Formats: sequence, structure tokens, C-alpha cells
Amino acid sequence: MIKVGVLGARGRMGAEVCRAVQGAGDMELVAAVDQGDTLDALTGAEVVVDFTHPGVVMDNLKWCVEHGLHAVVGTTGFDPSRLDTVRSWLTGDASGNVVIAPNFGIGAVLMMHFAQQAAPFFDSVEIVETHHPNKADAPSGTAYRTAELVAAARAEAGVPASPDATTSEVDGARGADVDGVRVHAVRMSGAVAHQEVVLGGHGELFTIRHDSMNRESFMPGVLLAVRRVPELDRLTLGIETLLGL
Ligand SMILES: NC(=O)c1ccc[n+]([C@@H]2O[C@H](COP(=O)([O-])OP(=O)(O)OC[C@H]3O[C@@H](n4cnc5c(N)ncnc54)[C@H](O)[C@@H]3O)[C@@H](O)[C@H]2O)c1
Ligand SMILES: O=C(O)C1=N[C@H](C(=O)O)CCC1
Repeated sequence: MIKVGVLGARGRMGAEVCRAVQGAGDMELVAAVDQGDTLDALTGAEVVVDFTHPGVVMDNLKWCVEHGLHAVVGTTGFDPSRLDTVRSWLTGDASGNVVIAPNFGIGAVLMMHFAQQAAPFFDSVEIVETHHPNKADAPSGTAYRTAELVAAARAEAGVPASPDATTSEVDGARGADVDGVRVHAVRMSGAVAHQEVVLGGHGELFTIRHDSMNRESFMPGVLLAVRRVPELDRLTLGIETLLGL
């Protein structure tokens, strides 16, 4: 049995992870920790799953690494500088491995993969993400990562920036610029997590869309990462490699 601790256990995702772990035949939920609880309860775990808040996740993760625990992190807010910091913790004698994934939905991972493949073939690409209005960060971690992957694929293929003649703009009208890719964030009651990658050129539009209809949609990916994290090498970004992509 894999002993699992959950950080953010009373939150939307954390509560779902607790249910999923309790329903998995090969896992045991040994700690369910939320804001105000001592982290010491996690010392009995082999793998800690974090779905908390971008403002606290770095401290949580540092604590896990210092205690030699494997960590599966779904909390968003990881820019290149934060990832470098995590890498610096995972040198030398550190014995825990870390998986950080902005999205554990299998379809969402495939969406990012297909967007990366398609990106060099079109003049234009923009990303529109829609989430529930209780979300703290914008753009979403998934949109941020998609933009990074798309931008890298286009740079490697020598594709120029998406054409855009805008010279006059109301602030924000063209969205955020992530590595040269425009990202638009919608916050909408009734939504869970949705994203479209829109590509265009030569009289055609190609849209890659993914919808998470509920938070169970993330659980197969979370459980996969919990099972595999002990055998991985220090830091793994996304679950693409775990799916053989
Ligand atoms: N990777 C994915 O597939 C995926 C999917 C959904 C959400 N997310 C991300 O997960 C994070 C959480 O989302 P949510 O909707 O569950 O949020 P939420 O606000 O419902 O839950 C967060 C929980 O963390 C708790 N918390 C805050 N500070 C804490 C601390 N220091 N220690 C322990 N617990 C603490 C809060 O009390 C709350 O219960 C966000 O960053 C979100 O973007 C990622
Ligand atoms: O509900 C959220 O918050 C989500 N956050 C992740 C993101 O920022 O990409 C994944 C989808 C749901």
C-alpha cells in the first residue's frame, strides 16, 4: 500500500483527492492536512499530494523535500524561476522526487500535446481558457504551460510571431502575453475548467478544445502520478512522460 498524505484536504481538489485515494485499492490515506494544521502529520506518508494555493505551495514543497517525501503537486503558479528553485532543492542528498503538473486531466494533457504539434503549421495561435470564478490565478497554469510549449515549438521551427496589427488597445483587450502567445482568461459561474487553443492560417481555423466537467476528471492522472513518482528522477514536469507522450 502506498501511504498518501494530502495538503489542501478540505479544498475542492484536495477533498476529491482524499476520496480517490480512499477508493484506490493500492493506497492508504494517512494524513489529510489543511490550513492551520501541523505538517508533522505528513511524516507518515510516502507521497504527499498538494492542491493548495500558489502563495503557499513553495513552502509546502520545501518542507516535503527536506523530509525526504515524494510530492505530487497540482497547485498552479509555477513560473520558470520557481521551477529553478525547486530544482536547486532536489540536488545532492535529497531523496524525494517531485511531479508538478498544471493539469492532471488526460484530455487536457493531450490537448497541450496536440497544440504543441500543430503550432508550427499555422500563422496564428491564441489560447482562451475559462474557469470557475473562485480561481485565484490568471491565466490558468494549463494555459501558461500550453503557451510555453506552443512558443517553444514555433521557435524551434523558425515560425515568426502571430501577425497582429493592433496599435491602439484598451488595456487587456488582447490578453496576456506568455512567451509571445496571447492568452485570454474568462471567469464564469457554472464553469469548471475549459480551454481552447485556436490556430489559424490560409483560410482555415483549427480549434483544439478540452472541457473538465467535474473534478473527478483529474483523478486518474493524480493517482497515476502518485504510483509513479517514487521511480522518477527528481523533478518531472507534467504527466506527459508518464503517459508515454
Ligand atoms: N493540476 C490540476 O490538474 C489542477 C486541477 C484543479 C485545480 N488545480 C489547482 O489546485 C489549486 C487548488 O485548487 P482548488 O480549487 O482545490 O482550491 P481550493 O481553494 O478549493 O482549495 C485549496 C485548499 O488549500 C488550503 N490551504 C491553503 N493554504 C494552505 C496551507 N498552507 N496548508 C495546507 N492547506 C492550505 C485551503 O484552506 C483550501 O482548503 C489551485 O492552484 C488550482 O489552480 C490544479
Ligand atoms: O480549478 C482550477 O483552479 C484549475 N486549475 C488548473 C489550472 O490553473 O490550469 C487546472 C484546471 C483547473
